[in-house]
Amino acid sequence: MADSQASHPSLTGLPEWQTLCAHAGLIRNERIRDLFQADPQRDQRLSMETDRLFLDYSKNLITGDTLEHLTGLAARCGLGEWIEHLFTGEPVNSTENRAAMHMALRNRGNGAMYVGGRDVMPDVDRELTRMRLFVNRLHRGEYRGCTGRVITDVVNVGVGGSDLGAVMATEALAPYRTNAIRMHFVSSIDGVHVTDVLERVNPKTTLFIISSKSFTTLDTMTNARTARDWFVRQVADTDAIGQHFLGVSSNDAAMAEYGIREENRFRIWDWVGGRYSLPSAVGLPLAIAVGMKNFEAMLDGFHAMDQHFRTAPWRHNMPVLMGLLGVWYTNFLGAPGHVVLPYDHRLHRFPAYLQQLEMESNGKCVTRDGTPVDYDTGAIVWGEVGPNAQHSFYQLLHQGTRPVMADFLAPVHGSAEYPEHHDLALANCFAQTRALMEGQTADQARREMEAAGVPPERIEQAIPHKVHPGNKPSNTILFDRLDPGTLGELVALYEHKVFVQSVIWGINPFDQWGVELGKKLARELLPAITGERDADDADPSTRGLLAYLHRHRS
Ligand SMILES: O=P(O)(O)OC[C@H]1O[C@](O)(CO)[C@@H](O)[C@@H]1O
Repeated sequence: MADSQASHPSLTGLPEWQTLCAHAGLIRNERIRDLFQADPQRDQRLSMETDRLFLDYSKNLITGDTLEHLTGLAARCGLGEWIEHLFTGEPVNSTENRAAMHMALRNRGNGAMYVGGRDVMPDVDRELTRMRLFVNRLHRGEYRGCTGRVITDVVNVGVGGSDLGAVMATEALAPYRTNAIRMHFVSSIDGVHVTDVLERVNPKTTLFIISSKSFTTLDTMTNARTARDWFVRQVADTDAIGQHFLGVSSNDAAMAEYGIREENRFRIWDWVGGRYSLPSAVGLPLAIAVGMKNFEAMLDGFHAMDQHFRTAPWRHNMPVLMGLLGVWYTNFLGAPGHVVLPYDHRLHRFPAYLQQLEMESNGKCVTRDGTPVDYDTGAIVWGEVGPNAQHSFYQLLHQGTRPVMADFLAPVHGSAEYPEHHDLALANCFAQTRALMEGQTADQARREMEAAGVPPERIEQAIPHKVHPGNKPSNTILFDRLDPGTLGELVALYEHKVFVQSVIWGINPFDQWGVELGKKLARELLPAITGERDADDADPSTRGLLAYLHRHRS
């Protein structure tokens, strides 16, 4: 693997890159609408299905040539070899000399998966069995609080990858809840988040899961200490900590030191990246909410997408296609933003989840060997539940000056209670992708206003404001329903899409050094915030902020 690492080509100098630049120059002048007219089969040629997902990517500014050039670039960047490095447990996380073997967590095929020459499946299966035993005992009411009362609430304390996936999936799979245990999540260090949650729970019937791969993250450790102190104050019994606190971490010693007893310590491993850890014991809150059967159904979905990614030809490989489309817009059509728009409120935390997955992975400015890149990398990802976003930022998507790539997601079967609502949501979803692509000409706007009886002088005034340029790209991802297997496939789709892009850009998607500097400066600044020392060495703006703070505190 060292060879292919060293040999990442200088991207912008590659003939494949140059071809794409020239091709982009031509295609910029095309209209997606016209491409449909020229090819009546376009929607069929540019759509595909996996076990549970349907992707329509025909509303992109691409032709068959674009895909050929993009796959040519992927081949030149060694995508095939890198996929094998990933799946065979090579240390693809080069700066930390670690594998990124999240696929082992959902390896439902029962085959061996190796990291550093060692089969990790026995470890994975052991933790899964421990989770199953624990969750089942809890659901049967056999695992109880220190006073013998059944558990009514679970509070997950974690942040980033130890929070976002569990929250997102617990919300997404709400209809699959198998029990009445209430779930709560504390992530933000600010003190108000933990306060708001502790106010809602009874310590004698609450379990706390302290979830942190490192078990050193300041945010999580601060909230965990506060939760433990609050708990001890409330129940007046330090021995009860062992009964009410669970841990998920790769740092066993730190869990023990915190007071978590052996049987309540769930393990992950250094080869599980935080933002790839939902299918591990980090998903314990989800498993408690929906039961192990549903949790494992989600793992099945993950596994199906892993298999698809590893084996499907690239022109029929969903993560490869989506990854390459992202590269096309980022590097050749100058679209820095990528918006994610689910038309199902239960996916409302999915954009936040993807923000970490995509931006913490591919927000990098040097290649694996440390060379500064001379091209753009990770997209700026954001999103919101589609129907709500229509009433906030869609204006910019339709008439803003900068192109944005959009992913629309929707289940065929949404709300069981109010299917007519879901029909409206779907009508909006499909209409938005049409509106983005087709736009509205001055003539169309004029005709519409004439038909509505608008006075001619007002029509002329209004026309420039009513023109929609159109030609805005989108993917639409449909699925039968938002069930556990589908969610697993969806998450794995984006994980592998991110990996594909990292290979093209030649960057390591599995580290996150960019988050460290801010943490270090926060540690250094704390005494200046608390007033224990001045911050004479800080920049003038920071000194000004501190001065304001202290003026208003005194
Ligand atoms: O699980 P941990 O070790 O507490 O880390 C939480 C999160 O913090 C980060 O390291 C970023 O600060 C993420 O990568 C990670 O998911």
